[in-house]
Amino acid sequence: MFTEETVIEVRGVVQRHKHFQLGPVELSVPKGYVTAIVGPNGSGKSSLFRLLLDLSKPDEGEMTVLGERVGGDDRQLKARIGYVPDQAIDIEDHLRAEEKAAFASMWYPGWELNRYQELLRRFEIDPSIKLGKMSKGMRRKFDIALAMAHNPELLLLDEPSSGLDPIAWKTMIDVLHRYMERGDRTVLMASHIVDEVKRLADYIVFIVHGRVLGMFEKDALLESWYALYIEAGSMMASWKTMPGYRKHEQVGAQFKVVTGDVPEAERWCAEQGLRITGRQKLELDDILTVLIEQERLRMHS
Ligand SMILES: Nc1ncnc2c1ncn2[C@@H]1O[C@H](COP(=O)(O)OP(=O)(O)OP(=O)(O)O)[C@@H](O)[C@H]1O
Repeated sequence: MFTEETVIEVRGVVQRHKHFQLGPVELSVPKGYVTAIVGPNGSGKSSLFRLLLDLSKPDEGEMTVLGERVGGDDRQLKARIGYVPDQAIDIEDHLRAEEKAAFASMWYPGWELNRYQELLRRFEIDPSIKLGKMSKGMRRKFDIALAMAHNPELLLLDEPSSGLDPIAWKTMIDVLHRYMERGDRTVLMASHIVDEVKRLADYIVFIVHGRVLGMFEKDALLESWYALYIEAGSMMASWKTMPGYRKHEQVGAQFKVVTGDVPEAERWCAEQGLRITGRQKLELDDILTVLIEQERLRMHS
């Protein structure tokens, strides 16, 4: 799909749990862009992050991150990555933020004190507070600041805005936009927030029930998914042959047909002599809902 350089390659990765299987996952994350992983609760987003960081092992498959194979000696690799996990690490609760930062500054060769202090200031974090005494949002802000202070080549953010108030959220968006300005930095993030994905992401990966349903260029995706309202008339069209067909239902005297390829679908309607009475653009969460429905049908068929 991409001609660009990639920073993450996932090939045939499977991880099996008792009640859940992730994969087989195929994924290429392009360098210099923000890629958002979007999927419902329990779809495998955090599991994928943990695999990429070698915090858990796959049962099958191979992964490379920043050109290095995941699973080898990865000390140097981890120094090039910033990671915000889905949940803060409890065993660090007794540390003051400044103690944790001092530890990180020794560990990361790229640590920049000025950058760290600027992030603390922007996120209004008091570093003298113990991590366990921070509110959820404060802790999240600190984790983001810490993940970015060594100017990593790759940021892995697992629902970074979870717990952030609207002001902190805007700061995070701005901080991430600035981080991307250099052009050679890459973000892979999981998010449930439509507005966040719309503002930050260049590419969107949908994951449902452990299956990656494809990677889409955000603008193209949001331009091409529509619900078309079509006069039922006397003829019954074979909706499934409509380009980009996803689902249809009868709504009064009309059919509502969802397509992921609106220009071709409209051409098809004209050829079939079908009259379109209305068109409605689908939002990201509507698209995800349709994909989840389809995945459920596929699993039960
Ligand atoms: N160590 C484990 N043992 C057993 N099951 C696990 C383990 N880790 C994850 N799972 C299961 O894998 C599935 C995916 O979980 P995961 O945390 O990756 O989802 P998620 O997409 O990040 O969800 P959310 O949006 O709720 O954060 C869940 O059903 C979870 O119970």
